[in-house]
Amino acid sequence: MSEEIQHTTIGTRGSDLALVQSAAVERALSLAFPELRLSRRVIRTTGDRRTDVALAQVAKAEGTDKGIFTKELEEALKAGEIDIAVHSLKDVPTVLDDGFEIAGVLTRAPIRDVLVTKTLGGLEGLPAGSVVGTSSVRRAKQLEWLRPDLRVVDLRGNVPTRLKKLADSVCDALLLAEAGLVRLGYRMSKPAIVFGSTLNFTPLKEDSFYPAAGQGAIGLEIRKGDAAAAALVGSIRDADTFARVRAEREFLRLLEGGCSTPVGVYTTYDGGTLKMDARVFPDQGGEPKKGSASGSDPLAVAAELFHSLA
Ligand SMILES: NCc1[nH]cc(CCC(=O)O)c1CC(=O)O
Repeated sequence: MSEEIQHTTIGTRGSDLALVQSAAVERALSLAFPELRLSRRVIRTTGDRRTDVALAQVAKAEGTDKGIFTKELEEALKAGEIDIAVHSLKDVPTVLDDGFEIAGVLTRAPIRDVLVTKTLGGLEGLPAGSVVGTSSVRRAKQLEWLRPDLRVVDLRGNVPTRLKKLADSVCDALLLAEAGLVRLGYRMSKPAIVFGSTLNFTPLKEDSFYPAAGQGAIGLEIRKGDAAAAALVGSIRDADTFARVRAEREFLRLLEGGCSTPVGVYTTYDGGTLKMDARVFPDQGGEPKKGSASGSDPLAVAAELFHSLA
């Protein structure tokens, strides 16, 4: 890097979770580059604004085909108002517009989904007819397949908003990402008292309830060709996480799915071999297609898995 003091602006959404994630990126950059001057710019996205319709309908309601949590951040990147956009990677479309790239990811948090309930006993303990809130088609289809006797309802809002809805008995259970809960300070082993209600967390194993592509990963998007930003991101990038999420996102891209496609996927990586397992749920519900592939090249593993399911 050059001798002169560098200044970089980080762009983030304004939710509690987004701000925690942005702080993690800023901390990693400050440790790697003590001289770096950092600022943060909070940007409101379409997904933050449109809470009136179901998440899966927001893009259509806005006349766009993707990126409801990312579009405004990309506009700010393009305008030079920010240099690095911080995203929950699973909210980032698999195909980016020209001029942008995901240059890196931080070390991944746990990838599991978590059932949050007032009752004890996890998923097995939920009585028939219980109402489970989620806005994810993947979670809905997967749950309906595992527990057809439960009722899935669409529930929007950021993590604290949803926890409050459960506390207020708007539903009997929630499905949320462990990554988000942990980053907001919840511990899976410890019930939390939220608005006067005791909430229990039951992580669902990733080989029985399959996570979203990129779940738990913080993605760092820059302007393609911005060498300064690429150098910053490159120095805090986690290579193992990056290999895994490249495979997961490539698989999703090959399926031509967007953020709402009911696809569950999980990868493991031992530094040499990347293994990916997937379940693709039919839109009409029911039994998923199952597949698995492994190899050393993330994109080739994704292609192999895709072709094995075709
Ligand atoms: N679409 C919302 C969203 N985007 C990222 C996370 C959590 C963090 C992550 O999975 O990386 C969440 C909330 C949730 O799914 O519970």
